[in-house]
Amino acid sequence: MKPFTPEIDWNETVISIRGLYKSFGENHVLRGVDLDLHKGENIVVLGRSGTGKSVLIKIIAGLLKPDAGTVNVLGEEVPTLNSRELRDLRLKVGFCFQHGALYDSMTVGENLAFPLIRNQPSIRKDQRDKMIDIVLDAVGLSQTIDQMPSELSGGQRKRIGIARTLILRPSIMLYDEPTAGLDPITCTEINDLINEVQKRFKTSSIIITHDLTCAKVTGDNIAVLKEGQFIQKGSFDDVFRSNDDLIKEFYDYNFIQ
Ligand SMILES: Nc1ncnc2c1ncn2[C@@H]1O[C@H](COP(=O)(O)OP(=O)(O)OP(=O)(O)O)[C@@H](O)[C@H]1O
Repeated sequence: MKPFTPEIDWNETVISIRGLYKSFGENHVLRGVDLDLHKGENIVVLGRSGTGKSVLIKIIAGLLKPDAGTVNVLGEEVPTLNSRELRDLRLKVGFCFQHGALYDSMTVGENLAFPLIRNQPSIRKDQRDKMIDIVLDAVGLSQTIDQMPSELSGGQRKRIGIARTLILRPSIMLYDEPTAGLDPITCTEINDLINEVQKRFKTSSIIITHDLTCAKVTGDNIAVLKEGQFIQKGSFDDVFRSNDDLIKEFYDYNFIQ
């Protein structure tokens, strides 16, 4: 299990969700979700495919509107924000997409410069270069600055995707399936990086996954989503002491380190 994280401030909530509902037609995906993310905490949202994990983090990032419920992120009620306010909020809430979402026609350095040029155009080039150096060093890939994304391995692309999200210095990171499609050794490296980012950049994170090793290594707390609601919340050991059939099923098809 992940060691105790002393940096978490249990008195400060950076995301607070109450009574969240979201349906697509007759598909009732989220049916009364409550969640608190504390400052400095990593919460892993576990759930089988199609249970609504991505829908949840898209609602948090303001990419989807909920049908009912409150979604408070860094003091802002997300569903009520206009597009300019949402843009401002998204600078503080970094979304790490499953496939890194890099631009294939740009070098790694250009990919990292892009969000800065678009969102903070007043930053001088030398400052920008320094910021790029810092995030590349943080993900351990300084040597790739002039490479094209096509020259990188799957794990390296994920790392650069994380660096690109980090470059705007968000206080919250949303990781969408960070270890999907990677071999076990690369998964371990990404899990370690998520914990390193938490410490070094003092981020609070929601990590959605169905990878139990990722949950065990990166989650200060775990929340298990089933049929639109959290059926278990707590430390990895607390959650997996449960007799719930779904929890047992997870054990059956996951490799635990
Ligand atoms: N924009 C949309 N329009 C219609 N249905 C959607 C939309 N987005 C998601 N859904 C549906 O919501 C349900 C939950 O999808 P979601 O992507 O959140 O699942 P998930 O738990 O992240 O699964 P996976 O682990 O496979 O990524 C699915 O049935 C999906 O088809």
